[in-house]
Amino acid sequence: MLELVNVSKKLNRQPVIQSVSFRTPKGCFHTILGDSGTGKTTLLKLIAGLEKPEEGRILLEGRDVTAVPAEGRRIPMIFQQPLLFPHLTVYQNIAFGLETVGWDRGKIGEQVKALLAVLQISELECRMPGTLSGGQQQRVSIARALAPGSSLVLMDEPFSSLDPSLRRELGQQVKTLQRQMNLTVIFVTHDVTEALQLSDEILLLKEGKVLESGTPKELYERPKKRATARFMEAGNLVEGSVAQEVFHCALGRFPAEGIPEGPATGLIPERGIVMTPGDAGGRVTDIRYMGKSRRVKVLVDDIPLWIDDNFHGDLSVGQTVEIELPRRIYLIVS
Ligand SMILES: Nc1ncnc2c1ncn2[C@@H]1O[C@H](COP(=O)(O)OP(=O)(O)OP(=O)(O)O)[C@@H](O)[C@H]1O
Repeated sequence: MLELVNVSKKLNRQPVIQSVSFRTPKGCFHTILGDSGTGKTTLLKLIAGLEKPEEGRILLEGRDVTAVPAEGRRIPMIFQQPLLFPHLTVYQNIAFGLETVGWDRGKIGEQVKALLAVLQISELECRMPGTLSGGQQQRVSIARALAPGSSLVLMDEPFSSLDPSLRRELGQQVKTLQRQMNLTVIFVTHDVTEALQLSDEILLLKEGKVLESGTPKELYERPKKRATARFMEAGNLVEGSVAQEVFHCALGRFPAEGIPEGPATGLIPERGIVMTPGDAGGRVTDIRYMGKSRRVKVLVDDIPLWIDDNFHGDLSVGQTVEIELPRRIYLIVS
């Protein structure tokens, strides 16, 4: 339903978006993930028609809208800070866009009440925005953006000003809403965990270019590039090389069938390593308590390995432990 083909954009004569292509099917929660300043907001503005690309094409439902301005595309966008009219009630804020396009009063009432109910803010209908919490205001902005019934919605870090538990709650609520209404959402974030939890597809952007794209599982467990594995904090990366279908590294030898000869990086998930008390193998150098598990850093032959440890027995920094690595590890060659 949404497609970008080799889209490029310069701002202040600097390339900000460079030949970006992707396709978002209908009903997909598609996240644009990347560091600050990497061009995520610019990409959303290009989709909304708030910026015009120098090169490339933007297609909506197969129609080329590259030259169509924002007013002609009418794609709702939700920003980090809720932008509500301060002098209108919650109801009036949500109804506003519907009145301007000529909906009749009965239909507006039904739509506003339905959205208030879905977002669990029916009791706020008559309140003024200034009397609401940040999370409540953001719920109202989401209701207002969804009101005209667009099947495509753009969201630019919509939860980043909220505290972590509210952020998770609202994220899950938006995800449920997106599924129920079969919305196509283009969601911008720099938060890897948020992207992994909410997305159907992730586009990883780096310095204005697509570094890699795929499902959360693909990018986290089977990244094609080292840079992706690093960004996703996918696990322990161990350098080595492949010779005759065997990967050699400081931690030992691992099968590497079908992998080309030469340098490679092994990816060992933190939860893929078993650690038991013992007097050989590794030395604990750091312990971070995470609640359900703990992250333990162990030096094995001078290689630091992070381990996700569910065994909550006594453990202290400086202690020696035995380490069991998986028999097979995933290898990255680019
Ligand atoms: N109007 C502008 N004029 C000149 N440069 C700009 C303009 N807007 C953004 N930029 C630059 O373009 C680059 C990309 O900015 P953009 O806001 O798209 O990044 P982002 O990934 O959304 O960042 P963040 O996560 O910090 O919001 C940055 O280097 C930024 O300084």
